[in-house]
Amino acid sequence: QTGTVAANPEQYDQAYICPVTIGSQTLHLDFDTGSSDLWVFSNLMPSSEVDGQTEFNTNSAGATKKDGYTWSISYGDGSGASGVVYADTVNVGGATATSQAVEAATSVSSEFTSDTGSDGLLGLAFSSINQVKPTPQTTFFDTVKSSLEAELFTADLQSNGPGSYTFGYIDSSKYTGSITYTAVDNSQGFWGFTAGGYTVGGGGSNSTGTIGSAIADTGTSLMYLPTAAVQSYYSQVSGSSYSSSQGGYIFPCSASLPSLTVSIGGHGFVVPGSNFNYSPTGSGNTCFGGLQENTGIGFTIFGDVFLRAVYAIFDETQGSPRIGFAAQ
Ligand SMILES: N#Cc1c(N)n[nH]c1N1CCCC1
Repeated sequence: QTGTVAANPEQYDQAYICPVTIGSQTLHLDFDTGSSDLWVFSNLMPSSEVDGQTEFNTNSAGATKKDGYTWSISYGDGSGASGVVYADTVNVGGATATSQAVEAATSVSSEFTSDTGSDGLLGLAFSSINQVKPTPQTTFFDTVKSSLEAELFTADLQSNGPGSYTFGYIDSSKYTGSITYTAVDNSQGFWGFTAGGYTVGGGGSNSTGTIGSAIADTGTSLMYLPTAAVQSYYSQVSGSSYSSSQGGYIFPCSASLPSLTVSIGGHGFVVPGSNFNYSPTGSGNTCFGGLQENTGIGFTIFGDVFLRAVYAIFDETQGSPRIGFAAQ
């Protein structure tokens, strides 16, 4: 089988939300290659924590409670959720898991309550970091992958308009040139890979170092690189500065932003300058940068700012996982 689903950006491309059918309900979930739990708003939650989101009905005929199973997850941004576990049919654009662990929230943090466009998350990292106790559950991809035409999924994220995820096949209309594959280190449960040198702007190679280990994370809005690369980038953005009050680099919204070329698997991938204007700060006609330092996170994250510039293939067809990137 295969699946194809639209990936709809929230405001400022903050996250990408996809329709998922669970039993007879359709919920809109944040597809996240940086985490491994499929969790949903549910009828078990206090109404004070729900602001218009669709609630998974745990009393529906097709939902089977997994007695004694619970989950609790917290994300790097301080948000979190917890609850109990059901099994139900989950259909993503035609790819169907007949018995998928659906983690029904009994409580969510305020960040999720106020994210009115999202009814929950669909994790696409590795099942080794699923947070269900006493037994971790498989991700949707792990549940269905043996039934897919090919054991892979792809992400085509767009700015300000629908992109798509596919399951089981590569859509050759989504990219130009060839796909460059590189090995994945999933020892931390993420789609980890090694990135090489970088060049700021179209000029000569002013890559002053290599980026090193990184993860591909659709659930992170921005791109977080080592300090040296970030300082090198903003040294070429006139009027830019680090704002402790905003918590990152900002610049005049009128600034001209250079591109950033990153070498992966020996191929240079160009992120256009426009990708690095994330959002207005709300003060002084300054804008918040889509590229920020990875200090404090502990690893380098190629989030949506980077992923919008490529077609990404999350591939387990070779036995060992690999990730592919192509220009789009
Ligand atoms: N922080 C964080 C984070 C991440 N690195 N990947 N996905 C994340 N979230 C998904 C929903 C909230 C945060």
